[in-house]
Amino acid sequence: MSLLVKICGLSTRETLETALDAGADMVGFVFFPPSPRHVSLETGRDLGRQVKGRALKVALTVDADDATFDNIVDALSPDILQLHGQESAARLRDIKQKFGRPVMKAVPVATSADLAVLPGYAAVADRILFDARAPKDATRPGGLGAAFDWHLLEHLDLKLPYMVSGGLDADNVAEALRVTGAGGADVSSGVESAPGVKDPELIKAFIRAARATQELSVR
Ligand SMILES: O=C(O)c1ccccc1N[C@@H]1O[C@H](COP(=O)(O)O)[C@@H](O)[C@H]1O
Repeated sequence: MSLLVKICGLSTRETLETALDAGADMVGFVFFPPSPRHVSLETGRDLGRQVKGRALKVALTVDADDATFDNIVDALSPDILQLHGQESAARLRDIKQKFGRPVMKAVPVATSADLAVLPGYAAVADRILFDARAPKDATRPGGLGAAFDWHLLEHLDLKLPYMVSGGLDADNVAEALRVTGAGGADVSSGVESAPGVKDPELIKAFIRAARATQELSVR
């Protein structure tokens, strides 16, 4: 399967267009008010319309309730729900059943003990997204530009597609993909000039760098 590149935290028409033009497979929209990338339902609806099937639309939420999902599904019509909070496997099952969308569960990683949750999620999630565990006092559980030790995933045996994220940028994405064996890479801070401000040149450079790893592996 070909490598998936996700650009997350898009909030303007211009930077969304850059990501789509540059060939992003997934574009992510953050529905989490404490985040500098949070988009309103109205903006999500507008950006969602702009995608027009050129990439998969991902709605990022953190421990959202059913009413919030109802509103997001109505506004964005996401292809994937990214669950970036402490949602249990039972809650994943419930969300899938109620909203009929594939779910990508973010798993925070700091030590090998963090991987113990995988068997529970593997039975219900459609995809896993490994991200750096946020510090206890962080205002959000991700999007902090921090990486984790990718070697923790080196011998992973997961019968589910997975992506890597956390502190990625154009300079380190190739190494992150090589070490983790992930089928995709997800970035937010690494393509920004300031928190929440996406930089078109950094978006293009990230997608180019990730795609270059794909060319290497088919040779
Ligand atoms: O981007 C955010 O603000 C955010 C808020 C809450 C949960 C997750 C968030 N972002 C996701 O975190 C990872 C890593 O981001 P970064 O590249 O290190 O900035 C990525 O999946 C973002 O989509």
